[in-house]
Amino acid sequence: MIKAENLYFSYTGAAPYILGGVNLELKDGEYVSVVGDNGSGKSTLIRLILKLLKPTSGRIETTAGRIGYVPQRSDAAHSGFPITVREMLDSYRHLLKLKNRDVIDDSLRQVGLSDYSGALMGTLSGGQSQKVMIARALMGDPELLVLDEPSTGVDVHSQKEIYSIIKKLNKEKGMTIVSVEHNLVAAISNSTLIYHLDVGHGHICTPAQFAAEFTGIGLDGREE
Ligand SMILES: Nc1ncnc2c1ncn2[C@@H]1O[C@H](COP(=O)(O)OP(=O)(O)OP(=O)(O)O)[C@@H](O)[C@H]1O
Repeated sequence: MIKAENLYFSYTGAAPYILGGVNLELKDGEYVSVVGDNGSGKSTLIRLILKLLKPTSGRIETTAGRIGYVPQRSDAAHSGFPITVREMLDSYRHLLKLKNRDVIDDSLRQVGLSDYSGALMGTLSGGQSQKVMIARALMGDPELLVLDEPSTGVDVHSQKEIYSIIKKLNKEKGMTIVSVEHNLVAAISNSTLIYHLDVGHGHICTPAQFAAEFTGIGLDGREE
């Protein structure tokens, strides 16, 4: 469960607040897309969930003990640095203090990249490198997987594969997913719930409710 109570946050510690009184309760097992305009505080909210930031006031808590994080994709990350997929994942395995080397092959299998462990990170396509970042996040066997714009910089075919991987983790493993989304079609078609951030507050809605809100066409098909 993720629970926020009267959560306020600003990077300066004073008004104006980016998040101004967020109340939120998310049950385990949901796939929640966090949507909102540029600068509305989506990435800030997930950094608070990950405890990379502290609330200015109020509370945010998660009951998940193991959390995986897939940050926003950056082309610069591995371009000039000759490291293979396996070496990159192995260094992360050391960081997590995981003794079992099988976690590397297991996680690559889950994202469909078993044949790429010897490939140099810099030679991968946007979609492949995003899948490797998902594999990396899976190595710690997370109960909660947090992703920041998983389809940005990824071609349409790989986007479909990435959403299918995320949905499978959610449905088959019961993994809770919180994903910042710019891709509203992906949010509507893949997630079980949508958290819509708007001027410091947000509200939870179903994908159907969000689609109706977003298009101005009601669930009964009538324009509102
Ligand atoms: N480290 C930081 N220090 C100061 N201000 C920041 C920092 N990170 C973000 N901000 C500001 O906080 C506000 C919210 O940023 P945030 O990245 O959370 O929004 P977002 O909804 O994820 O935006 P986008 O859709 O553009 O990625 C923006 O005005 C941004 O400039």
